[in-house]
Amino acid sequence: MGKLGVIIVAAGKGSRMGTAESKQYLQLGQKPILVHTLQLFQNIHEVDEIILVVGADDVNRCEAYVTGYALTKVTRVLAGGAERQDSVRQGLQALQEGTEWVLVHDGVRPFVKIEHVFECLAKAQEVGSAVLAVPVKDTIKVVDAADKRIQSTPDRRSLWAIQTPQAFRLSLLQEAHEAALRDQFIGTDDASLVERLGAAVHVVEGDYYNIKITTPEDLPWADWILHNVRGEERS
Ligand SMILES: Nc1ccn([C@@H]2O[C@H](COP(=O)(O)OP(=O)(O)OP(=O)(O)O)[C@@H](O)[C@H]2O)c(=O)n1
Ligand SMILES: C[C@](O)(CO)[C@H](O)COP(=O)(O)O
Repeated sequence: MGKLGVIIVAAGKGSRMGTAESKQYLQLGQKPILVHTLQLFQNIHEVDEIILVVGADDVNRCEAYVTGYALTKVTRVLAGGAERQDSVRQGLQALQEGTEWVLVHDGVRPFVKIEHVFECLAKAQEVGSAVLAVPVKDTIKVVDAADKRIQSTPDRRSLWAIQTPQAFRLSLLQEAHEAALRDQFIGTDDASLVERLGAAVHVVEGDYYNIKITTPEDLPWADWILHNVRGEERS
């Protein structure tokens, strides 16, 4: 099997969190959220390389994390772009020669279960692309943006909340990003770029602990998961 690269995207501003410090740098237990995520993939033997994509002003700080936490698999710390998609594209361009498979993961998802990472990668190696996801628990409705009138109620049985990592054959994801750039298409995840090529993307069921830390309400939940599910000592 060709090399496995991981792109960790952490170049966002965290505006929904509303903190002066971008959310990926907020302390979770003894260290920043982003460091938890980086260490998770550092400790996966099969990972050959990690590309870290951060805000331009945070490159030096994150290079210090790489040294300080001995994140030896992080080969590049790059400045991201205006959109998440731009940041991923920066990461794709940095992957080493011989990389065949790539995982794209949000830097603010520190709790993904290792087994689920492997299951997602295995599915991608079977069908080309795969993403972690969980069945939605709420009823989801399509609502008119102007008057908030409900337009439709999709069958919940077909709805999944999509997570990361998202796993792809590198050549396919590169093709998808090139097409999106050419067409000026912006998607909220990488799978949507691959889907628009007409390529198959499959979900792999993860768990509800793989939260994307986004708003202030997520912080106590993250602290609880850290200390009651992922087993790290309380700070
Ligand atoms: N231009 C961007 C935007 C987002 N991200 C990263 O993509 C992940 C998921 O994005 P999100 O949770 O939306 O983070 P932010 O964009 O920072 O949050 P907000 O939308 O509240 O500003 C995060 O790790 C974020 O840092 C990125 O690398 N580059
Ligand atoms: C990629 C993602 O985490 C899948 O749910 C999500 O689309 C990221 O969205 P965000 O607005 O960039 O957080």
